[in-house]
Amino acid sequence: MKRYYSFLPDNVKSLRMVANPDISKIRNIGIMAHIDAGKTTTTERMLYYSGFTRSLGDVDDGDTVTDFMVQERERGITIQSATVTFDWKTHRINLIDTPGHVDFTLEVERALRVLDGAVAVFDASAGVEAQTLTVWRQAEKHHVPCICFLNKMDKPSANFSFSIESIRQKLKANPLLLQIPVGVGRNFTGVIDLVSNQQMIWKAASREDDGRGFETKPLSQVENPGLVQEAEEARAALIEQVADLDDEFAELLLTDFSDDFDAIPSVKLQEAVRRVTLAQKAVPVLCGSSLKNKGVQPLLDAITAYLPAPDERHNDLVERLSRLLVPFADQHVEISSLTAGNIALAVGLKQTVTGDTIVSSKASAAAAARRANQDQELGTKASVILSGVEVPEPVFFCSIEPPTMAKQADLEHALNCLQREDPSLKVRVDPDSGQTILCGMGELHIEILHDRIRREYGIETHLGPLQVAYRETVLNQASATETLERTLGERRHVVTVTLEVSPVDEVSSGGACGLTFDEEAERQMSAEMKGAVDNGVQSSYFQGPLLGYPVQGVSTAIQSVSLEPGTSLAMVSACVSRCMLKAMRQAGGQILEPVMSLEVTVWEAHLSSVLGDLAQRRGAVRDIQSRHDNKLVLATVPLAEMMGYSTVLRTLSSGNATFSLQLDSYEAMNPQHQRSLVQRLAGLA
Ligand SMILES: Nc1nc2c(ncn2[C@@H]2O[C@H](COP(=O)(O)OP(=O)(O)OP(=O)(O)O)[C@@H](O)[C@H]2O)c(=O)[nH]1
Repeated sequence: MKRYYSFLPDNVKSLRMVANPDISKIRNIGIMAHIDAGKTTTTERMLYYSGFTRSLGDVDDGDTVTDFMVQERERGITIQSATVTFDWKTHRINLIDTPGHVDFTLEVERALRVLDGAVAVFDASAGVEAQTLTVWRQAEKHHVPCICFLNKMDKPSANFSFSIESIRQKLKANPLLLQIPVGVGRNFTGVIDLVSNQQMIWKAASREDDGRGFETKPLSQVENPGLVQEAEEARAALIEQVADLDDEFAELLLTDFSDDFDAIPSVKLQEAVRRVTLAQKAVPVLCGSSLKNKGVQPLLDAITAYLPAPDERHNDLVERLSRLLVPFADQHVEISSLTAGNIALAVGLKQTVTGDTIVSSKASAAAAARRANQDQELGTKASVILSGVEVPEPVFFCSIEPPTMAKQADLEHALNCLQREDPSLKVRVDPDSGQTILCGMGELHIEILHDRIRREYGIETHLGPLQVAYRETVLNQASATETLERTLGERRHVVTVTLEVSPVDEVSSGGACGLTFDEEAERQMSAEMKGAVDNGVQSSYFQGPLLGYPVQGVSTAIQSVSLEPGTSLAMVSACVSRCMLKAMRQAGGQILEPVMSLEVTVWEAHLSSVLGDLAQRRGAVRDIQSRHDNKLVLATVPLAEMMGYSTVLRTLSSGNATFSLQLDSYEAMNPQHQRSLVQRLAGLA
């Protein structure tokens, strides 16, 4: 058992420790509730535990921070929304205290528009009351994800299950119980957190105890067997409920943790709860007693864990241009406006990436699109969207690591900025290793990026070995059948899938993969079911069976999908993926490698050594042309053989050759090369 203090030293009270927190760490949160539910008291406790205030403000004494208007202090009610900013652990919370009285709903509506998330505070002895319903509907209208806090658990009339039921019945919301209370009324001492499987107890030593310190211990060490059983059942119900709402979580449970759902790591459960909260499929419910200083710190943790950051909510691309400049000779001249046909530089764009078209408003874009359509009908060609730059597929990739984990966020920021400038750079996270992967056009491209990260962002990164982005396909036709059977809670999931994979003609398909449903299957399946099947197929196209590279040139025909009622869609997707893997393995995997078209300009005297070298690189020379005193060699050569080519060519030609390289096609590797590649990547050679 450890005694845990979630409090910072006194001297940090007014210190904004982080001047400019990263947007992912910001929570713009409203607190909404019925009059007297305890909004102000809860806010005051949050400010106190975060270090913002040094003494506990008490609404009954009229000295709270947020109720600042005189009338509010006198009447003990909240009228104008007050905003306070404080830090909780690594997050910045901007808290907007909204009024609870029906007369002030306009104020609430105004506040809700700028909120990214909300905490609804309820009096646990009263459940959902009329006014909360109005505010709740307003929050729904503005798509604000919420957390519920059942306050006043210390009141003898507090009723946890009644309050939960009223959330379900009156708000028509789907409550997710993340905690169960330990004791009620006078005996309410703390909560069991079902996500982390820990008990938190506030042992008030005296009336003055401010609740900063509390004891945490794992559920396995809790001595009350009845409570332990209740918590275990509640956790199992939570896991099941989340699995029903989140396909990713369900898939994880059914595939990796099917023997013991309880073994699912807390972090996975927490991530899934976050996803369903953000998608507004459910609302996390916590409980406590603000007045008695119990349960407020876990509420703060929940705000940071489950409510969205500002950039997770507003998806419209609205950009502010700070300056417009005309490049004039070697100077930049600032201008206030620009007419059609001119070219200027814009300063201050934050989200726009190379290739985007910016419009003045959605309405003007829609109007322009309508006009363009009319023009097209009249036979004139017009388009509102300027064609973006054509981005070639990256052919190389390598892992990139910051010097320390503390620099990871800085590296992510640098990569985000670089990607906006350079659409040919792609950054992804390897799902297996969690490593950040840079995908680029060539060795030099990646080297330059590495150098820019060091010079412009001051981060010394480590690059893994440069690897070629291979693809996979199948050689033959094959069909397979797969059955998945799992029991999750009371529900039995059983699904059987039969499908067939076949290679498609590379030229006619352009390398794309296809999915069709046999007539019978097509007729029997709902749109949702087809979506789930499609998910399963696409995920196996994403990672091929041989080495996990993307699959191309494969078509899949779904022959039948049969399932027992109640089987989740995630289960269908998981079964289809397994069946795909089986079928593709039977069909025989083929690695496709990027083959580049190469042009080398070289002095005639060095031609033979260049050609000799190309032959060793599995190159195929297509033509040799004369250009004045030079020879131009046109060839195709597998990318894998081109590592370090610039250095070699310089040596071979005494610096008198230049070359250019671009992706020509993906071609099947011969069996011998494929075997050695598979062995090398599997670490066997
Ligand atoms: N027993 C108990 N009383 C509480 C608790 N939290 C708040 N109260 C009391 O409930 C009353 C209302 O609390 P406030 O915090 O002012 O409630 P509010 O929701 O901000 O109300 P308005 O400002 O009027 O909208 C006060 O008398 C508080 O002392 C609690 O956890 N337990």
